[in-house]
Amino acid sequence: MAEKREIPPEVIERVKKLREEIEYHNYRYYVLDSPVISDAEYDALMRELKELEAKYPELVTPDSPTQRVGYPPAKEFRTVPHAIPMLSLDDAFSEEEVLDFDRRVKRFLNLPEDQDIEYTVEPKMDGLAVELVYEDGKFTVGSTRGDGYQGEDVTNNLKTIKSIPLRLFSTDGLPIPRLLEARGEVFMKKEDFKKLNEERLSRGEPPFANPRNAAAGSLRQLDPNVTAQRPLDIYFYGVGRVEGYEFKTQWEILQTLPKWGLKVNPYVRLVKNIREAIAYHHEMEKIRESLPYEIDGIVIKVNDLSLWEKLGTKARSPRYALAYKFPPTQVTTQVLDIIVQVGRTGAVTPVAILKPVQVGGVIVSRATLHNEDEIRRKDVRIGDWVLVQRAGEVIPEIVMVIKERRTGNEKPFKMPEVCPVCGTKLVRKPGEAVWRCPNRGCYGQLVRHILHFASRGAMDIEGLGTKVAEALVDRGLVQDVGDLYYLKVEDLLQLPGFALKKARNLYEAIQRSKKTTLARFLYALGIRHVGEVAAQLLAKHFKSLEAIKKASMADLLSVPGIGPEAARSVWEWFRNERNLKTLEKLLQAGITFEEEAEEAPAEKPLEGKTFVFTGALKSMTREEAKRRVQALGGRVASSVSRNVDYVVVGENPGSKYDRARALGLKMINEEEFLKLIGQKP
Ligand SMILES: NC(=O)c1ccc[n+]([C@@H]2O[C@H](COP(=O)([O-])OP(=O)(O)OC[C@H]3O[C@@H](n4cnc5c(N)ncnc54)[C@H](O)[C@@H]3O)[C@@H](O)[C@H]2O)c1
Ligand SMILES: [Zn+2]
Repeated sequence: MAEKREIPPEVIERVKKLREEIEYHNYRYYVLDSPVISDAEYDALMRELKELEAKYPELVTPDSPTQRVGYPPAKEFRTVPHAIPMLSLDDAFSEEEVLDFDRRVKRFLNLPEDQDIEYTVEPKMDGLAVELVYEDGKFTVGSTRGDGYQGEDVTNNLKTIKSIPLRLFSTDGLPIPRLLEARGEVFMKKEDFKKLNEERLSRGEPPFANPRNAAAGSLRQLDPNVTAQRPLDIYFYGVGRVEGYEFKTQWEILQTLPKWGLKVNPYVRLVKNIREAIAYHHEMEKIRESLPYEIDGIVIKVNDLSLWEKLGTKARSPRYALAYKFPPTQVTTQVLDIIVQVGRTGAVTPVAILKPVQVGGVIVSRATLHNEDEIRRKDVRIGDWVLVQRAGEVIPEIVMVIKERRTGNEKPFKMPEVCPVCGTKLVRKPGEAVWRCPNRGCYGQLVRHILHFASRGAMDIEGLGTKVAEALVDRGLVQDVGDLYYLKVEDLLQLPGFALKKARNLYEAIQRSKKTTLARFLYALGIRHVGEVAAQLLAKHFKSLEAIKKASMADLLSVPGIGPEAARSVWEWFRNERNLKTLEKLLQAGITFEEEAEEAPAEKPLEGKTFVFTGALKSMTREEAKRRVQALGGRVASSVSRNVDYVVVGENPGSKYDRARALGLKMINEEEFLKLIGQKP
């Protein structure tokens, strides 16, 4: 016999702690219908406990949450025993785990590995399980799952659900069983859930976290009149005891229940093997968003009921079924700040800046708050813990504040008085929920300024076109050009059509642009009457930003080529508080100025020579290379012709390369080019 192993005290302590915590969350979830953590977080606690119990089986006790289902019935309800326990389901999150399940089933049944097993596949409705007893076709008692062995009597509440027949009927001459315990899931449609939460919020009541809690909270009412006002529905998916009728397969159950008037989800299907079950999961995941109700995965069940008996059940779940879940859509996180953003119609909307969290493979770092009233209704404060929902491509939303986690240091949000983009005083029309910036050009001005700032002659940020600029402003990611340098890859990932590669490229292009010249930078600022030429003149004359900033009107007027309009405009620009703030942001981000290459060489060694570039250079941008050539007296052509003297071939050259080859032009690589322009490679 193996020697008795010492269990480390910290493991015992952790297991105890986990059980207490899970118990508390079970109570919040199953009894109060008001969880304070997301399902994903709850599942993580459960997983940790399961792993510890698997490692130290001595620690497993029958009352561990891993061995039990749900929660005992609340005292307020009459209890109803379940002759056949209503269990939970084992869950899987990956294909590998699903294949393991299939292998386990076969091993248990002594079947060869390569034999196919037939399964039913069904949407996993996100609601609460109930059992309805029909005696001689008449609905007599209905109950919740409770702890699996005893549920709560909710007969009268169930009777208020219109799609539940009070009497079974017979289609196709089908006999009515003497006894039928029909099992199904009561649920609330997404739209109805939203509406119900709106109503609750406007009455100052706490909202429900999700349609499942809303359905449970609505059905588990002591007063059936309350339930009657809640839009609930039901899909049946199984049976308990049946007398006077015999089922051989799960598929037969799913086909027969509707004939008695018990609704079954139309998406249920019979598949030949586990691979088809996995394919069904992917299919359902694709249409998940478009369904009017929430599903959190699919349920895979062995079809042959005689195998169910052989496979049997464990303490908490049967061996013949598996829940193959979808990635979670809800997380809890903290509100770090609330900012406001200006949309293209001038509407100013608040946005919550969140502590970044992963939801189903995506990092979420902000959520819309719609308007000031919404913040007040949901009572979202800076520092709050919130439940965040992300559905498909839609911008994440705050479902509710978890007030239980408040410390007292949370700060209420105050709508700013002026537009964060242009500084104009905001207005709100009577009866309207939104504040607006009355400056009609506000949004467009900002987008245009970003485009100008990023343009070739200015900061030369590749990949920052109109669509991107608009998306950056729409999402409140950029409120002045200074914000560009603080964007992280994860921020860019939120833009439409941005995957990792594209986001990284833009991020790097922005970072690269920090190395610039004073003239380009001055031009990029978008000061009125300061075009490329004026910017060069100013840079050449003053040599530093500090000097231009300090320059008096007289100083500015003394610069050759600078007229009175430009001089005034520059002087005013550097005396505007908002501009100085943007400037500070830019300099803080690490913008540096190099000497102007154009000034250095006196002679023009490349005089009369024409260059063409194809492919990317490693040491500089195309635009930089062009300026170097021009500064040395050369010319850069955009297309290949016989007049070209040098074809500079970079990485991944394009069609110009082939054409140059065909014409027999002189080709040089980057190294040779650098030598030509007098720069060591
Ligand atoms: N956030 C929290 O604090 C908290 C607390 C407790 C539990 N939970 C969540 O509740 C879940 C565990 O609850 P559970 O034990 O009810 O397990 P489950 O919901 O994962 O799976 C079992 C249930 O699936 C339902 N179901 C839907 N469609 C079905 C179908 N076609 N066939 C069979 N059953 C179907 C049934 O109601 C069944 O009881 C976990 O996801 C957990 O995250 C969360
Ligand atoms: Zn504005």
